[in-house]
Amino acid sequence: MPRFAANLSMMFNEHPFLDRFDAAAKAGFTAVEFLFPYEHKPEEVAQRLERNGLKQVLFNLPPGDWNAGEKGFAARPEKFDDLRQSLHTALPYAEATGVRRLHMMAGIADRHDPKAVDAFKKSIEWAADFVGDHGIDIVIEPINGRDVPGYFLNDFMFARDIITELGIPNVGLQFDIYHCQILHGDVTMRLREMMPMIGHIQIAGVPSRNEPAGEELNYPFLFAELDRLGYDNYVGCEYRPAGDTVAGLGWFKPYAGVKV
Ligand SMILES: O=C(O)C(=O)[C@@H](O)CO
Ligand SMILES: [Mg+2]
Repeated sequence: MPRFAANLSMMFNEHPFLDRFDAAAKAGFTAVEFLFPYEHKPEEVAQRLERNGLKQVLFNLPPGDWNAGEKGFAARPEKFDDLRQSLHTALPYAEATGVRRLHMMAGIADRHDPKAVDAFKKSIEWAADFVGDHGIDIVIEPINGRDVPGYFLNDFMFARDIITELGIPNVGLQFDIYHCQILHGDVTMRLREMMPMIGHIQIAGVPSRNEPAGEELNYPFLFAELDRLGYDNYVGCEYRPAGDTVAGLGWFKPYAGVKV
């Protein structure tokens, strides 16, 4: 049975960020993920995890000026110093929370520009080497162009090929089923093919990005497929609740309280 991590950037927005940990645990989650913890001290985040018995399964490296449209640096050759700095900023949070996976965003760049491709590979190599001694993996995530126009990594097969080419043990694919369905469809076959390189999975309803229930995708089938494929990490609930977070957790009831 899959284990689910609440995404605290999207869920439990009824509460201030640090109080979302308490709300997630109360609702039956045993793990959390979020985009960015950087407005809070590492020890504050760690304390919320500890007092709720929660596991931190993922967060993102600092992406630059998010509100100005920056979405990471990895494929931007002129931003390599920022990329390195983002790893130095994230590391104390990784150490405090015990997280084992960091999402490195590629940024806004042209996937067909060889300079961007080279920069992306160089960033992956540098980041994986930097966190490798700490037992941490780097994951990269294809994102659909409707949500993030111009995003460099907008193709699952391209991501697969880069991961294969580099062959770095602590680099994996962040397989967000929501993005896969929008970009390509054929989700089950792509999960089957890419499972050996998948480091993290996320879910949301398509097309709404609300609860993973009742729209274009048959999530109960996909959850059973993850079991058949032996996926044994957490599944991140990266969706925007349509209304009150807890009121929308009907889909989660059979899975509440399950730990890895
Ligand atoms: O948008 C997504 O999907 C994510 O997983 C984020 O980490 C990046 O915006
Ligand atoms: Mg995602």
